[in-house]
Amino acid sequence: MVATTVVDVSVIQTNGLTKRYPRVTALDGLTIDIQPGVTGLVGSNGAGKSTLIKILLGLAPATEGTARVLGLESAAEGSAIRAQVGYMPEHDCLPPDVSATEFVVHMAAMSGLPRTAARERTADTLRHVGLYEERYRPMGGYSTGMKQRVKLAQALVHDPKLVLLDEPTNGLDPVGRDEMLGLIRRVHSDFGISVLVTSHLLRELERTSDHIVVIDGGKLLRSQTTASFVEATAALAVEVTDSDAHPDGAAALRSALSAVGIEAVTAPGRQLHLEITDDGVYDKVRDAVVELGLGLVRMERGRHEIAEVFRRGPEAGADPTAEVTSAEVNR
Ligand SMILES: Nc1ncnc2c1ncn2[C@@H]1O[C@H](COP(=O)(O)OP(=O)(O)OP(=O)(O)O)[C@@H](O)[C@H]1O
Repeated sequence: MVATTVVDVSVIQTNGLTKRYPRVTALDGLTIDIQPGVTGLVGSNGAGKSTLIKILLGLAPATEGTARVLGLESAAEGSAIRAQVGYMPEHDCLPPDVSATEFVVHMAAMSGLPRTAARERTADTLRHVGLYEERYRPMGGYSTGMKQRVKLAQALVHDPKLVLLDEPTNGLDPVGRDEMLGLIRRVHSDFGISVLVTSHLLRELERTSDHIVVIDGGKLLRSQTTASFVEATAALAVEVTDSDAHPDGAAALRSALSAVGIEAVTAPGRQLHLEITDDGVYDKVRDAVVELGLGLVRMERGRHEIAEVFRRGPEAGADPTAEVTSAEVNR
């Protein structure tokens, strides 16, 4: 008889993970399973993202539940996890008086690399993140973008299998954000390193990640591939003219749609927003507009606001894998 071995490819697994501080529950029974690739962890400020990362790294104990990283138990095997995982903290933590090179060499040596290897890896990694001549200058004079690159470099220098990046685009301007998101994508595509990247900005994680995990108040709201997430949060924006018969065209259309089972919400700019449940929605809107004798100014597919994704979480009785049901569109 041939024995079959089931290979567990999860890079991160948590089960009922809970973290209670005296005044707040930062994580509340969180169960997630993250596969190799780039995963975006999205949540508003205080959602529990940083707390999760600290528990995964074995830097903070959970109150209840378990966490495994690369198959290792976070509570008991923190140092073995940190040897294989890179961590980019959210806040500025760089000593101002030393150069990027000195700092990253030091971090590489702390990870156990011999001095020569540490120097070589530092030069390669700083080049990869786009720091050149500046790498010999004290970091106190660096821009936010340069500091974020150094933080990314020190997370990569010991050639980890996984990196945990806590709000890497914080404080960056749009160009800086784009560059950082490109770098993050390449961490996986060029080196095969899995990435867990947090942000409170859903849009940027959608562009970078294969998979999206949404948490709020320490609870899981959604865990989906980015493609299905984008699909599930699609909405339609409709703008119509008024007429003599219908001085408030949007209100008339809203009632007409309600009569055929489509609930729309009024949005700024005399628009209606509604959920795209299936392709038939477009026809129903067009028919209602024609019947009312209104002019159709625009009918445009858009996105739900992240706030709407959050509102449709467990407190709304929704399953984390269920469709978002209300309509609110990012303009
Ligand atoms: N050491 C601590 N002691 C007490 N409360 C804490 C501690 N660390 C975090 N919290 C609280 O736990 C909750 C989750 O915080 P956490 O930093 O994990 O959120 P976050 O999603 O990373 O948000 P942010 O991006 O604002 O840091 C917050 O209400 C925070 O105030």
